[in-house]
Amino acid sequence: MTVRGQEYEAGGSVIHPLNLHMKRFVKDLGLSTVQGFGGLMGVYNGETLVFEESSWFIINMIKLIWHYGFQSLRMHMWVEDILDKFMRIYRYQSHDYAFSSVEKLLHSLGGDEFLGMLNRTLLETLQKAGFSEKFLNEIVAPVMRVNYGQSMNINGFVGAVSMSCADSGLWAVEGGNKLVCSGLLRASKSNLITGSVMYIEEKTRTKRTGNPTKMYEVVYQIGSETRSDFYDIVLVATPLNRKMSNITFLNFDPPIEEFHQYYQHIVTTLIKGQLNSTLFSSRALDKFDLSTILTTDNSDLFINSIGIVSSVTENDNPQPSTERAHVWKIFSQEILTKEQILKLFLSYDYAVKQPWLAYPRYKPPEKCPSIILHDRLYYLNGIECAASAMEMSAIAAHNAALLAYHRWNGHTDMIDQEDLYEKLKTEL
Ligand SMILES: Cc1cc2nc3c(=O)[nH]c(=O)nc-3n(C[C@H](O)[C@H](O)[C@H](O)COP(=O)(O)OP(=O)(O)OC[C@H]3O[C@@H](n4cnc5c(N)ncnc54)[C@H](O)[C@@H]3O)c2cc1C
Ligand SMILES: CC(C)=CCC/C(C)=C/CC/C(C)=C/CSC[C@H](N)C(=O)O
Repeated sequence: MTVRGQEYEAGGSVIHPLNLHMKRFVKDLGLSTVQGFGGLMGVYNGETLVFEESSWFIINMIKLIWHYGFQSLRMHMWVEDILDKFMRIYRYQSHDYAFSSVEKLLHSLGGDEFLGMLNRTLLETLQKAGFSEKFLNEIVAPVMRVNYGQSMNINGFVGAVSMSCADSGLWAVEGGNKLVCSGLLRASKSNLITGSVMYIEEKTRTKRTGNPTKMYEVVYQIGSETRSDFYDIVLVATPLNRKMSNITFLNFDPPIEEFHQYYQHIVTTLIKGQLNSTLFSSRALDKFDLSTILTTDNSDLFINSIGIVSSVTENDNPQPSTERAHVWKIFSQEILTKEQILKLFLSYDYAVKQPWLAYPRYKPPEKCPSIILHDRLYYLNGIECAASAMEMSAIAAHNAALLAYHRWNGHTDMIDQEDLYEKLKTEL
């Protein structure tokens, strides 16, 4: 989003240090990175700040233990254990193995435990693991609200992905994360047609060899013009949802299933102004040093979170400006009214909004959409039902490319292999 000549990430903004596809893309494309903003975070429950970070590591630890015992350490270990298993995907993909469904992919990483996480809420999963109500309400729920705009009733897997954002070392691409997409497109030497796909139809075409062949006709619109092209293989890389991509599949036998995944409505608002810190704390304005405020589920506030942001070119932490006016990024369920903005800010220069149908509305048990929609027609965004993140889309894309290649060439031994982890361990 460009505001007053400066670009800010209004959508996908942070990347985990163990997101190896994104790391490799940035390295191969020669892009630079910026480190995640390291300001102080507080949690507001509608009345008071129930937790506030300290800039001193040791004080932070003492505060966490004082409030929550060793739960935050246990949470760190829980996420680490899941990430450890999740990382197996890079090994499988580097050996060119592919999966024909999101469930099979997850099962190959974490077995029944991962499938169980997909089918249970985060709340159930963490309650079963013995986390306290206080820790869940004051730490976990606010993290789910800032990241996925939802409660702890999301599935356990996306909950773990979301909790991994509490790890240190989050980063972003200098100049904007979109540089990865434009860079990869350029490097692949693809022919990019900037049209909007309207429908896809299976048709029989006679190729130069004289053989009638089944192909896909992709019909798209560029401005007011409608054009079409024929393809052997088609990969759909956008959520199939009438409100988002509106692609119709014509004359397929059997017909392509309809997807009814709801996407969560979220609004990003960027506001440059002076925060009304008294809304959150009775502390004097010049003593208020939080740069991110998360909210609990019962805070009854009209925002999910608010935090200071830097532009995509600022390589350092935002400088405290003399007039104390920062650019703040707010996530809310609805578009903020002027009254609400004036409640949050003592004064402001501008407020720019970007509404999204952001990520699936998670409602376990999750049945993920198929990856193989038809013979040679693949769907990538079903992976978002497990968890939506840039790296998840990169994993889905790599998997779909491998899957299409192996199915085209009849390499059935490279698809849905059981016990891959053990198999590859002994191969070394
Ligand atoms: C507010 C917000 C914050 C987020 N923060 C993070 C974060 O910090 N870190 C992170 O990893 N992830 C984050 N995400 C999630 C991340 O943005 C998504 O997981 C990721 O963008 C999914 O990528 P994708 O390429 O699969 O789909 P998309 O990014 O949805 O891309 C689909 C593309 O298809 C195009 N398209 C749609 N219909 C058609 C059509 N008919 N014809 C042609 N093209 C079409 C769309 O215009 C779009 O460009 C965030 C998302 C939101 C909304
Ligand atoms: C896929 C794995 C293992 C990790 C990815 C972790 C990650 C970076 C998830 C992103 C979650 C998400 C949708 C965040 C949205 S808000 C991000 C940020 N706090 C902001 O203010 O923009």
